[in-house]
Amino acid sequence: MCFSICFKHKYMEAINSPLSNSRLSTEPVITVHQVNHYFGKGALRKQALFDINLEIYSGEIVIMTGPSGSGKTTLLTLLGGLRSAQEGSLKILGQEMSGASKPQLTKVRRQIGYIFQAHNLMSFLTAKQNVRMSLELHDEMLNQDMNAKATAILEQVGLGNHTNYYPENLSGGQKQRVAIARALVSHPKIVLADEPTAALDKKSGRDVVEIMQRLAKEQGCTILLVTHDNRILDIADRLVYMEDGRLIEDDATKVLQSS
Ligand SMILES: Nc1ncnc2c1ncn2[C@@H]1O[C@H](COP(=O)(O)OP(=O)(O)OP(=O)(O)O)[C@@H](O)[C@H]1O
Repeated sequence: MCFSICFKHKYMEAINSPLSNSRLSTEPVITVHQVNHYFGKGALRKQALFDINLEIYSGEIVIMTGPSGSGKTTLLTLLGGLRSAQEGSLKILGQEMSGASKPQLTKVRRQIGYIFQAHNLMSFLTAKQNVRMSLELHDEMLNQDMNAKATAILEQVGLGNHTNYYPENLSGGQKQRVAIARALVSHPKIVLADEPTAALDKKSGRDVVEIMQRLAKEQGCTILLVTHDNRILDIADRLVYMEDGRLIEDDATKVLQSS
């Protein structure tokens, strides 16, 4: 009940936000058409996603919300190429993911930044080394000054004085900011974030999503963020809601298109 009321309240804030007018291009960067997904085999086979259709455009910040077990993470991992599509069509940055070869999947994954609830930083690397590691995956970066790039983005997330700190000496919010810097340093076209504020207190959670929002808008990158945290819904350009494996697209799309 509370979830529903709070959601509606935040939803209205989101569609009335000035950010709702942010750039929307006509070409979707993500197109999902009639996607179904199943877990398990034989008698244990269970359908987790039903007839999912979704289009996300360049530069949009889309927040996906919904009850636990509704299929949000399953859909997010499919969109990130972290799971193979079983039924339906899933196009990411023009590449059909269903039936794609390993090199094609790798190419798409390199254009996506991932941020998870657990920051997944390497404990034996400093903040700067963690960020740099993500650049090292990109051949075109190898002849560039990766240390300078890593330092610059850490400054942008407010960690200029912590570049040589190891994760164990950073707070939860600081670690998540390093994870954001790591996800965005290579200027990905898409960032997928799964519960990025779940382990953070109210202020740190807010700081983290505002940093994501600012960097994404500066870089023109698309964000799809899954959350239960209704305190951050107002950063979205559009909200979508999952229930029982089905995606309910809100009318915010129509509001945005007519604005
Ligand atoms: N690896 C798996 N094997 C079997 N069933 C799974 C697996 N992963 C997810 N499921 C099931 O698929 C459904 C959707 O799960 P999913 O994790 O995508 O939901 P969610 O909306 O992200 O939940 P939460 O908000 O709790 O993270 C649930 O019924 C879940 O039990």
